[in-house]
Amino acid sequence: MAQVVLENVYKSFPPRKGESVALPTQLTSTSDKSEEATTPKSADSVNVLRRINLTVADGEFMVLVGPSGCGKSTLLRLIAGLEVMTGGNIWVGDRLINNLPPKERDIAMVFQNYALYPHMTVYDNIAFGLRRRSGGGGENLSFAENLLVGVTRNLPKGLRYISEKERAVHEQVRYVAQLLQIEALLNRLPKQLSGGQRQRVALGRAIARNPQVFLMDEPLSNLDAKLRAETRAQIVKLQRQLGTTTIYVTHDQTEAMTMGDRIAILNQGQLQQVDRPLELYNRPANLFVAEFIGSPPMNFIPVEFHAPLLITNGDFRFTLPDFWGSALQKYDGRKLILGIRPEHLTLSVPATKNLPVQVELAENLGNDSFLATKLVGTSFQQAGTFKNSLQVRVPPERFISVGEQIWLSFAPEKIHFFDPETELAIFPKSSIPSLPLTK
Ligand SMILES: Nc1ncnc2c1ncn2[C@@H]1O[C@H](COP(=O)(O)OP(=O)(O)OP(=O)(O)O)[C@@H](O)[C@H]1O
Repeated sequence: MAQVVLENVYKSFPPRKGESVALPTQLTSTSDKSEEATTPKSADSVNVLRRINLTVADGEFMVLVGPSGCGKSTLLRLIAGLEVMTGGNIWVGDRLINNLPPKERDIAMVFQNYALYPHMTVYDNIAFGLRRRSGGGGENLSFAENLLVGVTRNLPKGLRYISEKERAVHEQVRYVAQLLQIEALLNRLPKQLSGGQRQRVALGRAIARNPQVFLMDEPLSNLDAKLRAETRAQIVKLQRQLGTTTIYVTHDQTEAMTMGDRIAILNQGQLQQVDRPLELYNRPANLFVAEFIGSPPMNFIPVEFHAPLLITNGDFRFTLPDFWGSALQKYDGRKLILGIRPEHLTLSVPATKNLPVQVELAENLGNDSFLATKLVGTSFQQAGTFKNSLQVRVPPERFISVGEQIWLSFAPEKIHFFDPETELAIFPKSSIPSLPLTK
């Protein structure tokens, strides 16, 4: 167990054949112009990861999340030593591991596709890394010796002869099998297992080695929804039990929100925000994080601020309380992006302080109901990314039909503001008392 420290880690790939070079240009909260200027680039390479600085505490469960292609797997592969860094340092505890080969890093990786040896039983898959580490066993045994170990393992007690090393391996495999409840599967081959069982074996193989760090690359994405939820809970429980520092990659935000002590959000090779799940939800640092965390995503509305009023080019006029007024002082007379989560919009009455919308789609899931609505009386032409629509979560018992016009209200302590140019969040100077406490 150890903390993992990434220091200015970056990675460039030469462009693939026929691929044009598109360097990400967007600046975010965690990068500044001076960093940008010092990020090594070359005209014929693509910077896939840019100046990643991240500390994962000893025993922490860190979830690394971001859209497809943002560099999550590359980052894990750099830590595992499966890919060579272009620059930067990686520390595990007090060891600088930059130049260590993967097997000397004391890191175990679990992959999405399980990566089990198809010709080995579950037992041998789990034992493989242990035998390799204890030296002289596993892959160094001849076929006949391996057969002997296999045969002796199945003999009744008393007739069995196994070496001390093999006995230690055996105990560890049994311990892990018990932990993961796969004892009954030990003699099966991977092809005789379900997806969920295979993933548990893959986890078992990682756990058996008792490494300092687990790296998990979307380990649940091949499982169906129910199994995913079960295995998710199991991984969290195991990680707590073992206390092993873990970096877990996913693009599934339910996994991110429920599994991690903290979440690191990556976009276009840059870290956007690293924080506890509820902190990310309550205080997203920029537009990207605000849209990425939360489902359905946060709604964005271009507005103008004329202290203390928020207005749109419709009739909407909303008086902001003082805690917002002081935070938004420098935006007086300027444009802002207002952010409101679907669950923070409530059905209300016609009034200029409420948003008029027309219902375009109503989805009642029984326990939850969502409306896709279109703003009435406004034509937002401020930026192409705004869809002029609002997603709303409403009580499922309330029947609302498509085409109906309704009014939506919101509480000022539940809204967010973003600078339209930098896309960074603007936070009130004093804390907002009614925000939920973070975990
Ligand atoms: N060997 C390579 N050569 C060139 N480009 C690569 C190579 N490996 C990855 N990339 C590029 O690096 C970027 C990041 O890839 P990576 O697999 O790390 O993303 P990811 O966030 O894990 O995506 P996903 O969620 O889809 O798995 C992608 O644009 C990818 O095309």
